[in-house]
Amino acid sequence: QSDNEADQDSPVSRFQRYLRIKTAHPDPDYASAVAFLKSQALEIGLNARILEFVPGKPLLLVTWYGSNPSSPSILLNSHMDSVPAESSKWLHPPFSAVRTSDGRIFARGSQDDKCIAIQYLEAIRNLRSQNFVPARTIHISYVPDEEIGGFDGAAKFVQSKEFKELNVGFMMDEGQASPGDEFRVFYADRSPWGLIIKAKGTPGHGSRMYDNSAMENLMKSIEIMSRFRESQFEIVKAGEAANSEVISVNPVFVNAGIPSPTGFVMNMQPSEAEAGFDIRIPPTADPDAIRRRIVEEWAPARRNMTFQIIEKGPIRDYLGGPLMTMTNDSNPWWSVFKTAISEAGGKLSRPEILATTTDARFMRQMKIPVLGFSPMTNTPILLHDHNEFLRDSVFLRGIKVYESLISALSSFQEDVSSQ
Ligand SMILES: CSCC[C@H](NC=O)C(=O)O
Ligand SMILES: [Zn+2]
Ligand SMILES: [Zn+2]
Repeated sequence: QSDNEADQDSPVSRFQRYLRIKTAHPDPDYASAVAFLKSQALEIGLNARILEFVPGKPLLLVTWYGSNPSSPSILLNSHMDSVPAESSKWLHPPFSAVRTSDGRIFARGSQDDKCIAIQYLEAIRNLRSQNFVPARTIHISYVPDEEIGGFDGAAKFVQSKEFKELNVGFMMDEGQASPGDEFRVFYADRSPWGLIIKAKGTPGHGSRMYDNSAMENLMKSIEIMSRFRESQFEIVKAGEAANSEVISVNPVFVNAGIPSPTGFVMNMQPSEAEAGFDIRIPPTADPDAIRRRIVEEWAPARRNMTFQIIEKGPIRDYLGGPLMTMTNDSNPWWSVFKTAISEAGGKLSRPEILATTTDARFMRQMKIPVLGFSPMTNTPILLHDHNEFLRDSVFLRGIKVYESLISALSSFQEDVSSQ
């Protein structure tokens, strides 16, 4: 049951092999990841090709052709990259993929999101060995750079002619672990903005009291933004909304002062100061209202402030609608998804907005319905955390869930091309 069978060829050992590839930023080993996944795909009998929109950032596209190749296809997405890990703070080295005697597999990426990468392949391996024949074509995309925004990965992919040719009707992407025994599913992400506010002001001796110093101007903004943050957080604390349903505004850097060889000059008030914020906007919020708030309250010119919004991807679809996938009868894929989960013996909790951001936003921008889903129940949420792990039993059950999903989605006959 434990780790000494690591050399055996099994779904878990293949998962471990993938986990051992060092795909953490800032230097993810995409070449090894692509080589491994491609060899798996070929061994199963699938098609595999490598696309490279940006040199050094390959994307692997795996295809299982359906008997009905003109129907819109199913796309299963997984990013190959991982966030870094502080080795010294882990119980087991983050790229060892050690399996403990209780079945926990420790690795950076075990939840985010190398599990689904292998589960897609293992589910297809099993369906093929049962002689299942899909009607719709199924693609798996293994993309680079999700953790740093996806701009050289999924963003370029959706704009490509290769993507158009896939004729994707429905897509699945990563979700998040569920501590309880219901599976979680996500119909939207929050859209990320980076906001940098800059204050200018009157410089002067550190002992002087006067109005309109750069630090004073910046600190006023920070106070006002903290109050806004508090107001959003109170809604969450009162239980009126989930974390992912409000606008988060979190300070991530401040930069001011006049450097000296020993630190900062202490008796000079600087003429410039700036701060950076991570802002996440749920699809229900109005980005123009936030923009107005920034102009009028957070970085007003009257307080000698300027600002820069770094928009990290789309915030509306190409028709101007919110980036979300319907989870009601208007979306026929939703009922196929729901049924397939229950046929696999799973319970589903109420669809949620994801608090973080994934590549799904680029496909939702093209109006492709996307559900975020990672089949991990009874699992603590450890993405980006120390000691990220997944239980072998949870991993293996996930393969069964994808068998149910892939067979249902690929067999779904209704013509949805007019939707
Ligand atoms: C600028 S998009 C960044 C994407 C990243 N995704 C996962 O953590 C995130 O910060 O949510
Ligand atoms: Zn992820
Ligand atoms: Zn992540």
